[in-house]
Amino acid sequence: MLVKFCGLKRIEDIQMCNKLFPDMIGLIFAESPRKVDVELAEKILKVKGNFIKAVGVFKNQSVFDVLKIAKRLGLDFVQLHGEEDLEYVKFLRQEGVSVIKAVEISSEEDLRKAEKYVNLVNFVLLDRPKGSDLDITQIAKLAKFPYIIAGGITLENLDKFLALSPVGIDISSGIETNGLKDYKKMKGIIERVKPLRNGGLG
Ligand SMILES: O=C(O)c1ccccc1NCC(=O)[C@H](O)[C@H](O)COP(=O)(O)O
Repeated sequence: MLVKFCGLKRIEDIQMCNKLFPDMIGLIFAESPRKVDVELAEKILKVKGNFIKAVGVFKNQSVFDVLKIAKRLGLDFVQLHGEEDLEYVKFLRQEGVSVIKAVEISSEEDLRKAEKYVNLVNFVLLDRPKGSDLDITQIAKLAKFPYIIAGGITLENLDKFLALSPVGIDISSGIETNGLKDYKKMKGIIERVKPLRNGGLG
């Protein structure tokens, strides 16, 4: 079980992660209150332990900008949250970039959309539509391919997401208090999934 903490934007967020060993951390380059610029990302990534993989999160941005940022920062993955099509993803893969394709699901039809990326990307991530409080576990459990799950995961509701046996979990708002990453909440998640974690990403 992989653990990804997303939306980190302060040096102290990374220092907390260095103590907790999530498999991946996500820095957001899309429009968001959690957005970081490349200069801040550079500073943040200098502090990150090598055992944690760095993910850059993008949404409908120019593929050339995504590639440039991925190369400059040495990102381990880019995570694409918008309408990036198969050609867009193929281009990045040909350039040697590892890709997580996020697909918002609100119906079974969206699972078919997600499935198209399975053989092309490193991970498919199933998420709930941004701004909704939809419980996507009922739809996700119909998926016949491996996926990372996200979408409002908290320590309180974690069990129903783990019951799906996903490849990983991805959490952002559920590890925040008043909009800032919260060490106690992150630690709670890490301790809860400890028995389910294996070799990680190596
Ligand atoms: O977090 C944002 O504001 C954001 C904006 C644009 C694209 C992606 C964004 N977030 C991605 C994530 O934080 C996670 O991959 C995922 O959606 C889980 O978030 P949460 O439901 O808050 O745990």
